[in-house]
Amino acid sequence: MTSATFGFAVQATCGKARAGTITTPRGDIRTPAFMPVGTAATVKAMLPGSVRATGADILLGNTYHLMLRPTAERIAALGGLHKFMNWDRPILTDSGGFQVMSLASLRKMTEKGVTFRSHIDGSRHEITPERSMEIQRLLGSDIVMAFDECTPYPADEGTARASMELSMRWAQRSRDAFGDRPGHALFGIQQGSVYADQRAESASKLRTIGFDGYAVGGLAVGEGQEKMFEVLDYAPDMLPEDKPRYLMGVGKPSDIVGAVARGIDMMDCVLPSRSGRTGQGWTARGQVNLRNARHRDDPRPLEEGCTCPACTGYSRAYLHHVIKSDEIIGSMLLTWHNLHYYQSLMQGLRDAISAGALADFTAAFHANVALGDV
Ligand SMILES: CNc1nc2c(CC[C@H]3O[C@@H](OC)[C@H](O)[C@@H]3OC)c3nc(N)[nH]c(=O)c3cc2[nH]1
Ligand SMILES: [Zn+2]
Repeated sequence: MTSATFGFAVQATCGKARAGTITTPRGDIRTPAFMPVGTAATVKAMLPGSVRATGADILLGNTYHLMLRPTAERIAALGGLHKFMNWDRPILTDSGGFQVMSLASLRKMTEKGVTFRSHIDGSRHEITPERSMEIQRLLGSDIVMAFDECTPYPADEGTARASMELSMRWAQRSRDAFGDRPGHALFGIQQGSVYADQRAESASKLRTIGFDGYAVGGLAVGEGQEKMFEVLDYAPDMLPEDKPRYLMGVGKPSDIVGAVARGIDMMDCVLPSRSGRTGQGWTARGQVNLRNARHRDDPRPLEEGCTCPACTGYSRAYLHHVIKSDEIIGSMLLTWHNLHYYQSLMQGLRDAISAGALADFTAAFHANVALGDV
């Protein structure tokens, strides 16, 4: 199904959790949604068709990486990011601020934006709200993130406030520079660290500016799950109920279950793909380290009942062997399984919300993890 415009409709709720659909000209996104990370125009070790086969409706790209290499102008000249990476469904791109602060060197931040040196070749670059909007337009992404500063954690109240207020001024400039692009969405990003009053001020400012969706930023930055849930107990409620709520950078399976229960509709995380490349399998019974010698004679699949290629075609013994041998197929199979597991978890959450049974689903989720892998 496609729609000429960008829209969001909630079909069911269970407590604060919502099951819905985001409609875009490039296809629908079932929510709650997990969005695989495709930073440099690829979900590492996966073909786009494989990413779709795991159940993903949307994937992510990054302004910072793509502006440095191969550049947004080159991707635009080649027909845009969808054509370039052979993915014709929705793409969300981050605005660059987070990666600049975590990857670039010699950064200088002013009211205008951030100048920095590329972590690839040391060349000098600048990102401003206006330049970030231009890059994301050149890429052709369907959901554009406002240019913000992800406030580091921990931050005292004064530091957090200054950072949040800068991000809100940049949010206005992002909105002004984005212009009117039917079928494309601009999401604002709430900041305010772990301070409820600042989170409320940020949400109020974003509402006044007006966005197609709202992200909870500034979390999954080292605060830990307990503190993150403490903020999620109130922060999503401050954002407009009729728009998608996106929690950036989250997370491990138990983070996702808890965030959905607190009203989050969209999440992204490198964990399933990155950890797959290091031999970590994620299953309903918790994490399995395929590098561990206990698997070397085990003929069983990684996860009984899983229908992914890794579990239907191979034994744990084989996965252990190819991971230990650093064979490329090890990354392929573990990434595929992990993304398949994450999408199965999302489908389970969507079904549970629709059935009004999220509490039971959550209890069963934790009980299975507690059983542990055998
Ligand atoms: C991990 N924790 C975390 N990530 C975060 C990201 C990057 C997600 C982006 O990072 C890429 O993965 C490396 C993903 O592609 C995603 O792109 C949307 C954030 N981005 C912005 N603009 N503002 C935030 O407050 C923010 C907070 C985060 N917390
Ligand atoms: Zn599997």
